[in-house]
Amino acid sequence: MKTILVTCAIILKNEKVFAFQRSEKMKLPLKWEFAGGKIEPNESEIDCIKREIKEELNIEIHVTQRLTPVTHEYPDFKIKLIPFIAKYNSGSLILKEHANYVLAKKEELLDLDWAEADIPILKEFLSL
Ligand SMILES: Nc1nc2c([nH]c(=O)n2[C@H]2C[C@H](O)[C@@H](COP(=O)(O)OP(=O)(O)OP(=O)(O)O)O2)c(=O)[nH]1
Repeated sequence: MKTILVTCAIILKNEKVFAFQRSEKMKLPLKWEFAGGKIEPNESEIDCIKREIKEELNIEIHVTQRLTPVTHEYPDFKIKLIPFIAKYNSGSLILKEHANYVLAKKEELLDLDWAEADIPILKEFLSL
């Protein structure tokens, strides 16, 4: 099965963390995730995450750290999810694709129903 390369960002604002709920119409409907998306041909990981965040959320971020990528096989596709920690920089948040979002305390994040591939990423983040 072909592996899709996807970046995602753990975006921090004043010690809190943004999480986003996928819409009913997307794959993995209503699961929670860190916003991001597929890397385009000839695009760097960092360019990808900045572009996706601008497109999906209308905000600019400052990337500070790359965490450990996670390869995960869902029943019908396989992804390599490349996580970054980032700080909210500017812009007002507009949800262009997601159903909902929270700006949560770190310890509240585990209560959400996450996409499976995000679980190891969340655990690494919480252990930092
Ligand atoms: N953006 C993002 N995608 C994630 C995460 N966790 C996870 O399993 N995924 C999956 C869901 C999607 O199938 C794929 C990301 O692609 P995308 O966000 O550009 O995809 P999409 O919903 O437009 O999907 P598609 O219908 O075009 O395939 O990776 C995550 O934290 N962030």
